[in-house]
Amino acid sequence: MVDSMERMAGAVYPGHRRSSARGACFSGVFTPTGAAAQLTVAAHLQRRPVPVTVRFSSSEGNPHVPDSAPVTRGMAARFHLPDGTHTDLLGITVPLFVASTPLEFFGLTEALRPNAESGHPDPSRVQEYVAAHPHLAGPITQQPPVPASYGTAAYWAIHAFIWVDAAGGRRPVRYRWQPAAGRMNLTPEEAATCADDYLSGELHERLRRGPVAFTLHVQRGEPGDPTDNPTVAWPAERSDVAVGQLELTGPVDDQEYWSAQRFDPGHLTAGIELSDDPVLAFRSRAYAESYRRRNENEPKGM
Ligand code: HEM
Repeated sequence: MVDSMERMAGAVYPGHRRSSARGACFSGVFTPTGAAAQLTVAAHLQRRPVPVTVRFSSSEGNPHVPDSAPVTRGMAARFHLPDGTHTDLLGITVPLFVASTPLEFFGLTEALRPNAESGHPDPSRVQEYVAAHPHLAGPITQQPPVPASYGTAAYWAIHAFIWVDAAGGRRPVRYRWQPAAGRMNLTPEEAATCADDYLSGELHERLRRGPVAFTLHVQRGEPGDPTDNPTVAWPAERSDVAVGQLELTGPVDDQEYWSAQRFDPGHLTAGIELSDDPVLAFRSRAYAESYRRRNENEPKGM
């Protein structure tokens, strides 16, 4: 899978993540509302604030793709828990994933491999892939916004996770970060005038004026809602609960240390479990392999 992601990026970029290569890290505090305390024993969702480190990124494996490209952005949040452990929550700027199994994702990354002559994916190969997988047409044709700021985008964690309460009760949830500043995007004309790395520069500038906040929402699944398919949304009328507020206050002191870290949707904590989604189960292995490659014998920028 990771070989295929390297092919999709058009090259190996030593020292960089094989997806979401360009990014920057920030720190802040997450304060739970208490609304989740009866639903999960997870430490960061009770009543005590916890420190958080966030890495924002653009999804491409090529770190030189400009921020104005209409690709998804990522928000990888690490909650530092009172017992010294941590748990991660990764989100992107569209609500649905483009594949319902790891094998389907592999097929898509292969179809998106750049053509040796043009340097771009061959549109006919992608069309063939979609024609052979019509159930993926909607997710694949989602248009990711080009946000005005990392702080004006919503980020969906996509998969269902299972919350476990003190009595052992289990319930499926799906997370979404909602920006306190509201969602604001750029038109293609506006994006064309931006610096290649405007997203990181803009957030540094915004943070100099004050904290940048997000509310963490969860959608609660009901019996019959699929928990194993990240390409299918739950009905919009499902209850949506605000479970906490994140306030980012500035960049991390040590960018190099934090960008070398491995954020992983499988880094869970007591009170949160993986659902039966096969894509979610698979991801940790790919992240570990990308981490291994970028940290072993790969000076950055080689
Ligand atoms: C089979 C499906 C997927 C595969 C194989 C995959 C693979 C990867 C890999 C290899 C990385 C780089 C990891 C590293 O070097 O630390 C990565 C990063 C990332 N992925 Fe995925 N991914 C998948 C699905 C998803 C989904 C569904 C989401 C949506 C939440 C997502 C969000 C992210 C984000 C936000 C990052 C950047 C993390 C960071 O900043 O450290 N990925 N992915």
